[in-house]
Amino acid sequence: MTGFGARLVEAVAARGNLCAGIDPHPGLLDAWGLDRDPGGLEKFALTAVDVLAEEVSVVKPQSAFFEAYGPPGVAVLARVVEHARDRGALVLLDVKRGDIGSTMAAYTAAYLGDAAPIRADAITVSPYLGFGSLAPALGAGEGLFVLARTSNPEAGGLQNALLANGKTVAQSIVDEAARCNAGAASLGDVGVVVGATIEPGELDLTGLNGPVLAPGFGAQGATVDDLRRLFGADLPGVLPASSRDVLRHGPDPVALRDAVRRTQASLTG
Ligand SMILES: O=c1ccn([C@@H]2O[C@H](COP(=O)(O)O)[C@@H](O)[C@H]2O)c(=O)[nH]1
Repeated sequence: MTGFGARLVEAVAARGNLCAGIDPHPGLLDAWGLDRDPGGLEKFALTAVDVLAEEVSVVKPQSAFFEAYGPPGVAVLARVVEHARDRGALVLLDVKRGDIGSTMAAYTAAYLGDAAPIRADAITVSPYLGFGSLAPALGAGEGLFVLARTSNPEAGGLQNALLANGKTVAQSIVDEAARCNAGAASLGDVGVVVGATIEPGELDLTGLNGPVLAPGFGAQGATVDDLRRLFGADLPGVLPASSRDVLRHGPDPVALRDAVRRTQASLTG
């Protein structure tokens, strides 16, 4: 099977680089006139995915908002992931998993590969048990987005801390990801998460040869200009991610479609 990086390059060429988040915040369910229960969750998420998964290259369901409803919520998540893939989008499941090697193998079996019960194309992972603990998920052609420099204001103290080798924690994660992607023909399978809200110059991404998920665009305040300042004019390999700023235009599918198209256009304009 073609690796995730190559599939992503193809998808972005066809549909652009916006990553649309499916984040069923309780407040958004209220705004859409839906109940805060598994039925409301399902209506919200399937309406969103029906529209967004036909427009963008990557959709990113936020697992936490589904897990919050217990097993019925996880069942909805499984349907959302399948539905999105059927509509031609790649699914990046935002689950931020990471554990000792043997447990990481179980997370990999849960979400990646054809036998996975919730089969995503890529997942977000946390490297804070050591980058090497992610080994069970590496090398199988599946997509991983490793948290490097996240968009939240609390992150800088830890992620910009200097290691004994003089690099920041975040830079060393980027460099480990780059090692995994070395020699990949188009784009490697191992991406990093770098918030669109961080300061330009904090990280050197030039050797990554992999995708960059850039959340923080939209509701968290980062703009297209911020994205360009951080990642360069053409945003090569960068997936700006927006959830609330698009979803607030629902539940009308036409308004939702217009909003996602406007956001896509803003990235190329
Ligand atoms: O550094 C990170 C990593 C992940 N996220 C996730 O992205 C979305 C952002 O939602 P918005 O509504 O566009 O703010 C959410 O699921 C986060 O968990 C992030 O924001 N920052």
